[in-house]
Amino acid sequence: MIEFNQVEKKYANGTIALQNINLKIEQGEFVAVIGLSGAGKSTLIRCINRMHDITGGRLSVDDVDVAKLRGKQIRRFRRRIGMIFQSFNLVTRTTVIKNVLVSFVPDLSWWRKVTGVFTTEQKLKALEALDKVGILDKAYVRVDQLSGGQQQRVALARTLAQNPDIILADEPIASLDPVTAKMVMDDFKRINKDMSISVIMNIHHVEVALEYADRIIGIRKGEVVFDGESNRVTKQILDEIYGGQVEEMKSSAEESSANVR
Ligand SMILES: Nc1ncnc2c1ncn2[C@@H]1O[C@H](COP(=O)(O)OP(=O)(O)OP(=O)(O)O)[C@@H](O)[C@H]1O
Repeated sequence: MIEFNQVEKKYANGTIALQNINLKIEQGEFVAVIGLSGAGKSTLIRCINRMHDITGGRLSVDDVDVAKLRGKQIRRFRRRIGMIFQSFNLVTRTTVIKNVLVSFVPDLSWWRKVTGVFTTEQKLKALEALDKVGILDKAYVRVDQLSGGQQQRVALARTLAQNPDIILADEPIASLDPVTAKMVMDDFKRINKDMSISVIMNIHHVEVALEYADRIIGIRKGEVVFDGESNRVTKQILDEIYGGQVEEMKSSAEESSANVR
C-alpha cells in the first residue's frame, strides 16, 4: 500500500507543489491523477519513487518510509516501481529487445555488465514482456522504425520485465493519437487486472481517465479536491478540479482529435 500522510512538497525556489496530501492506495488499484497544468500531478507521482523528495509529512510504500531510504536501498526500492514517461525514454537507434533487456542491467554480474551479455533466462523474460504488450514480432526491429504507440508499448514491456508491484505513468498517452492512445490504455488496464500491478497515472484526458481508472484523484493547486470512484465523478466535481474550465478543455481536445483524423 502507498500511503501519504500530511505530505508536503516545496521546491527549492519556494513553490509549494503539494500540501496536506493524505491518501491510501491499495495494491492493484488503477488510479488516475487529474488536474490543471501545474496542479501538482507529476510532483505527486514522482514523490512515490523518490524522484522528488518530500519536504513534510510521511510517504510510505508497504510501510517503508520512502524518505529514509539511502543509496542501495533506493535503487532496490525503485526496482519494484516501474516508471513510464510521455517521451518513452528509449534508445531509438537499437532494437526493441535490447531496450527491454536494459531493465536487467542492475542484476548483471560485473563481467556481464562489461560485455553486455545477458542470460538466456533474461532474454526469455524480455520476450515474454514483449508478448504481454502484443509486440513480440517487433523484438528485433529498431525502435526508430516503430510508431509512437508501439514505442510506448516497448517502454511498458521494459517496465514489466523488471516485475514491478507498481507502475507510475506520467502522461503516457499525451503524444499519441486517440486510437493508439486507446490501445496503450488497454495494455495498462490488462496489466493492472491480470497481474495486480498498481497503476498510478497522471493524465490530461479526462474522458480516458474516467473510462479506464477505477479511482480518480483530483488535484487543484497542490491539494486533493476529489478522491473517489470514477463513476462518482460528476460535471460539478470536474468543475471543482478544473475551476470551471472543463468545457473549454473538451472543445480543445475535440479539435485536436479532429485534426488527427
Ligand atoms: N523542479 C521544479 N522547481 C520548481 N518548481 C517546480 C519544479 N517542478 C515543478 N514545479 C512547480 O510545481 C508546481 C506543480 O508542478 P507539476 O509539474 O507537478 O504539475 P502538473 O500538474 O504535473 O503539471 P503538467 O500537467 O503541466 O505537467 C507548478 O507550479 C510547477 O511550476
